[in-house]
Amino acid sequence: MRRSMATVCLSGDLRGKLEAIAAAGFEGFELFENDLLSFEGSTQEIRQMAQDLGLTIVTLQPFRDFEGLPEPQRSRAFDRAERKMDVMAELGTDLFFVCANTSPQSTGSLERIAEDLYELGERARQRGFRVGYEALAWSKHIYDYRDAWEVVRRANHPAVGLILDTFHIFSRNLELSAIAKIPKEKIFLVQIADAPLLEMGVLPWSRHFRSFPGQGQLPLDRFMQVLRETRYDGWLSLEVFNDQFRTTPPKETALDGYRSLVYLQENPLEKLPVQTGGVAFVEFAVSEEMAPTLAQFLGALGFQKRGQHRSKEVSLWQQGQINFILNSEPGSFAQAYNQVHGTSVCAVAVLVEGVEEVLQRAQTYKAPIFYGPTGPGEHQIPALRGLDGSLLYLIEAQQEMDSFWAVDFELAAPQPTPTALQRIDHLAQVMPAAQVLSWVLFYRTILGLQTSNLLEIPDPGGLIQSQAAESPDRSLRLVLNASQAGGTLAARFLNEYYGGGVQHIALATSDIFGTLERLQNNGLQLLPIPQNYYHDLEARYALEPALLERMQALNVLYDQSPEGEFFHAYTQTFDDLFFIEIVERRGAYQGYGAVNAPIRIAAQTRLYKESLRTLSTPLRFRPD
Ligand SMILES: O=C(O)c1ccc(O)c(O)c1
Ligand SMILES: [Mg+2]
Repeated sequence: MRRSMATVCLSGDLRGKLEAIAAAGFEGFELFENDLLSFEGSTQEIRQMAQDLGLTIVTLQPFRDFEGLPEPQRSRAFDRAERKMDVMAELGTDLFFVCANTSPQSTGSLERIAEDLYELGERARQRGFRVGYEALAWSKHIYDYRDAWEVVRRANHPAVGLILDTFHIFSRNLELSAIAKIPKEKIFLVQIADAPLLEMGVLPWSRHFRSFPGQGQLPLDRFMQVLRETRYDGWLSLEVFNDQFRTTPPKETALDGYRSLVYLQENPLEKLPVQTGGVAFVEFAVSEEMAPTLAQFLGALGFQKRGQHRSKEVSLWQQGQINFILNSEPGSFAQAYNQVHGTSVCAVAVLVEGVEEVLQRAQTYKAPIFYGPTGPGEHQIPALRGLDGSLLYLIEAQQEMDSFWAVDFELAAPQPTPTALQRIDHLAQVMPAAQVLSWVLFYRTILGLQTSNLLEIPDPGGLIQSQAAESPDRSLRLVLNASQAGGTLAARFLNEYYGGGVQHIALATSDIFGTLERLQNNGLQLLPIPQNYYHDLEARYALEPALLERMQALNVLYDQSPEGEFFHAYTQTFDDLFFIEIVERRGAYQGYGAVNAPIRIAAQTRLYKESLRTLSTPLRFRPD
């Protein structure tokens, strides 16, 4: 099947769209009527542009409100069609795209509609064209592809065929099995769109929220399976109306579209999730001046310096299975990152089974791969470059970590202090709202992560959208946060950080109270939680008074699910850039305490405003 994209998917002007479509690797495009009408040049120029870019004009679309009309509208519709075919001839495209009538004046008589399509087909045939007929989910009568197929079947004309569009099929929850019985030469075009499951009218859902395959929740694999049964081998064309895509550069969106089609066409068996073993390490980009303060912060959190890099200004900090790297090496990627973002996470390393295969997947998906400079004998760790410019290192999962570190680091013997924090529970990433779908595709296609439903979290300055991306065994958990409002904590992070990145790291313990007591004695400052929160908890859950008291004393937040309980607390923000969460999961609780996010965000906002009022340094970590 050849890959195509409708120009409506992209932002910008027609030339920019076509260049982006060609650069991403598509062979054809659907020319959307608006892009033709708003183009300054002639149809001949469009034809030339397509030819120069090596693109086929799959169709000019859509032709609306054509079939089943009474006279005199019927004759006028045929006149309009003739003029449209003149334009098609100039463009050099041969598929006349009719979407089913939405006009209240149209009849639902299949016989009448079939007659109109027959006549149009005959006129098209005389010019060497074909007519494709698409059911729209909101058409007056023909909103089910099976009815559209019935009409095409009755028209019984070689130049009249069917157009299938996955959005219209799934948004109406239609049975797919009838597709398998349609002769492949009667399917003239297949349009592909995914979408999140939303409860709203099909028209606004389609016009604003469609997405590329892998970014939504429609069972497109099932569609592809029945489509394969027909042996259809024509165009597979992305047709996505999405508000976010209208704000992102067309080249990036087109590339995402290309990736999503490759993903869709991949054999489902090859889509088997990558086996991950969680986060191997998190690397901080820190300036030489800030490195001692960050080291103190980590010390207060119970981390020990385990190693010093043999050739670089890089140190290794450990606790339990958690590894943090502090990188202040001059001239390094980390330093460049630090200069833009301040003290920040510049890289995350994940353990995967089969690094080579993941790199191959990355290549298939045209994801940039990065190899940093290394000294003699040091590890060469391949990395993927994330959309925010940070790195995602890939490390083979079956790895003895101490010998792994010993290659690059001078290791000290671990000191026998009680371990407070055991492993990385999850990382929370903030990103511009327009980038969320891109990240979802990145994690789904390359790492095989699964994404959860979108949650909306109230922030004092607006709404934050939050979504989890997890490996099937949950060894790797990420939380993706975005804000469209300018005044939210997430938006402020984007501003101060100059872009997206890891905003917090959640570390797991099996004894949150003992741990927090110990860390507070180390000088760690926790995010203060208001008393009202605990009054409300008391009313909601029948918690032991002693437990509530302890939670309040240590600023611990709480959530409960049928599977278990979640206790969590936050450090104050480091340099106003990121913070650490300390979590204890009891039972099989799988969430992230999202109900408490508004409390946390309000507390952080309060502290931030206080620091502005008192003009105190924004540095929130001050060990005594
Ligand atoms: O939203 C629309 O009008 C529209 C137009 C053409 C299509 O192919 C389609 O699926 C929807
Ligand atoms: Mg369509």
